Amino acid sequence: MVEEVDVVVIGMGPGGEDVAGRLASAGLDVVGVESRLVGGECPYFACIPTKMMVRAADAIGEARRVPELAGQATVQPDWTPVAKRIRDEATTNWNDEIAVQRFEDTGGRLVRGVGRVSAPGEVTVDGQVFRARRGIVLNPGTDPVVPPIDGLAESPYWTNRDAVPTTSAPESLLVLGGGPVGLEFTHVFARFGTAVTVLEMHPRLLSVAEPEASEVVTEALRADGVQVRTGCAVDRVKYDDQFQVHLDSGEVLTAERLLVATGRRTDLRALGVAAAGLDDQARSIPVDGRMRAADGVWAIGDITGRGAFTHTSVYQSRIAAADILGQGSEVADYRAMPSVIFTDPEVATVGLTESRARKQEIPVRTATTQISASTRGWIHKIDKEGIIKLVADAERGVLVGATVVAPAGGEIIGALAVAVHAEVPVQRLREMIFAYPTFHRAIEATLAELDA
Ligand SMILES: Cc1cc2nc3c(=O)[nH]c(=O)nc-3n(C[C@H](O)[C@H](O)[C@H](O)COP(=O)(O)OP(=O)(O)OC[C@H]3O[C@@H](n4cnc5c(N)ncnc54)[C@H](O)[C@@H]3O)c2cc1C
Ligand SMILES: NC(=O)c1ccc[n+]([C@@H]2O[C@H](COP(=O)([O-])OP(=O)(O)OC[C@H]3O[C@@H](n4cnc5c(N)ncnc54)[C@H](O)[C@@H]3O)[C@@H](O)[C@H]2O)c1
Repeated sequence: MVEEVDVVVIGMGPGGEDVAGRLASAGLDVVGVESRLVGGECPYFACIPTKMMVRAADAIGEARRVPELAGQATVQPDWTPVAKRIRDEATTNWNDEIAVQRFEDTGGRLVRGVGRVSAPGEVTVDGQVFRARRGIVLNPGTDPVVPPIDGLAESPYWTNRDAVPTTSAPESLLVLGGGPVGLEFTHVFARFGTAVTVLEMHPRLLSVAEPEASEVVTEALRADGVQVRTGCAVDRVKYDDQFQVHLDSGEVLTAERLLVATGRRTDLRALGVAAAGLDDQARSIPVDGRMRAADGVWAIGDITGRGAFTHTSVYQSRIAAADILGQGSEVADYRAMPSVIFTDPEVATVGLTESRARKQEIPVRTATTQISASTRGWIHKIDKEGIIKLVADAERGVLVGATVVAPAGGEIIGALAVAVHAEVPVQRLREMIFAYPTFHRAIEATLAELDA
């Protein structure tokens, strides 16, 4: 039995749910296919529950600053309210009924199961075939990568999908991978008393960020008692009541839990993209500025390789929906892509790092200032370390990138995102009035250092 519809969306992550809802609201006959939970990784295993964890960890951090600033405070971390909040408020016990209702209220239809492109313009879900008159939208997201380390696959390792639902903080934790996932969990569990060791194969944590940012975060984690091991390779893993991780140096580390946070992948072969003329061996699906991947196929979200963030997925969804509806004039522009890693301090970035700008042969000028040297940093007194780094195109006299590592760095970056997005001339930025004494006022001092 073949059923004709207007659009089939495979994967109802943040972008898939959004695009399917937009198209159904516009009156199209839309089928959304989801094999797990409508809403995707973000609300159930990623952004939202992990930021609830971070909120709790940050509260512990702030309470521990009281003795130096405001008297006495005794902190006894307890995971119970965190687990309860994640179960009841974030995920409704990992139940997507509310999200399904939200989608169905737009007029869309949800089909549960694994979708596969079976022919051009055709999607099969458990033997049920849909022919899409207007097109197919691919939003399959990603799964955690588990590296081929001897013994790892057979062990009861955690990924983010196990760490989020945990009902207790482990006594000890080895975190494999010092990227955003690894470091956010490290920050959280360390504050709850877990003895955490991060194992990163690169010479530094957050290897894609500015080196100055890696330095501040590494020191902040160490101050929270975290063992940071960079440039290390794991040879094999053994589990026998506890994890034994054998490093290539011969050293053996043990812990109650092992979290694998070594990146993400998508099985494009299983998704059947070759049937739509796409390379199923690739790591991502290349799309044009309107999210078109092939004739009658759009792709959005992590799979496009343009920044694995919820805000990217939803941004792309808006553009794809407009294009499918024939109303699309907006072309995707990633120059001012922001990101925030919720450690303490937060690591916020927009646009290009210095090294990426140099690779693009931009005539680069940079300036970096210390948060601790600002008035607000001095007032803050404790845990005031951080930086603002600006990357400018000297020829055009505009910022092309910025990094803020600071308390509330994710909020401070907003001003710099506007500057990069709107290509505000550096000279014009220097003429701004920055409120005193704020953290964002350190932008003014950094601009003054910039020879552009
Ligand atoms: C621990 C963690 C923390 C994060 N924190 C943040 C954060 O703070 N801020 C931020 O912006 N980003 C964060 N991210 C990234 C963010 O979760 C993703 O970028 C976001 O979920 C967008 O992904 P997506 O739309 O591509 O799809 P996903 O959210 O991955 O959803 C894809 C959906 O498609 C379904 N699916 C896949 N294949 C099929 C198929 N063949 N048939 C049917 N259904 C299918 C999956 O079951 C899934 O539900 C975090 C990620 C992790 C892992
Ligand atoms: N706050 C946020 O916005 C947020 C938070 C978490 C994740 N994310 C998104 O999710 C994506 C995935 O994050 P991630 O941290 O899983 O992946 P990642 O690819 O960003 O980082 C993985 C890290 O693991 C290291 N690694 C890989 N194999 C290793 C091995 N065998 N031993 C030791 N180290 C190894 C890599 O060198 C890298 O530093 C990110 O790109 C990010 O966009 C965003």
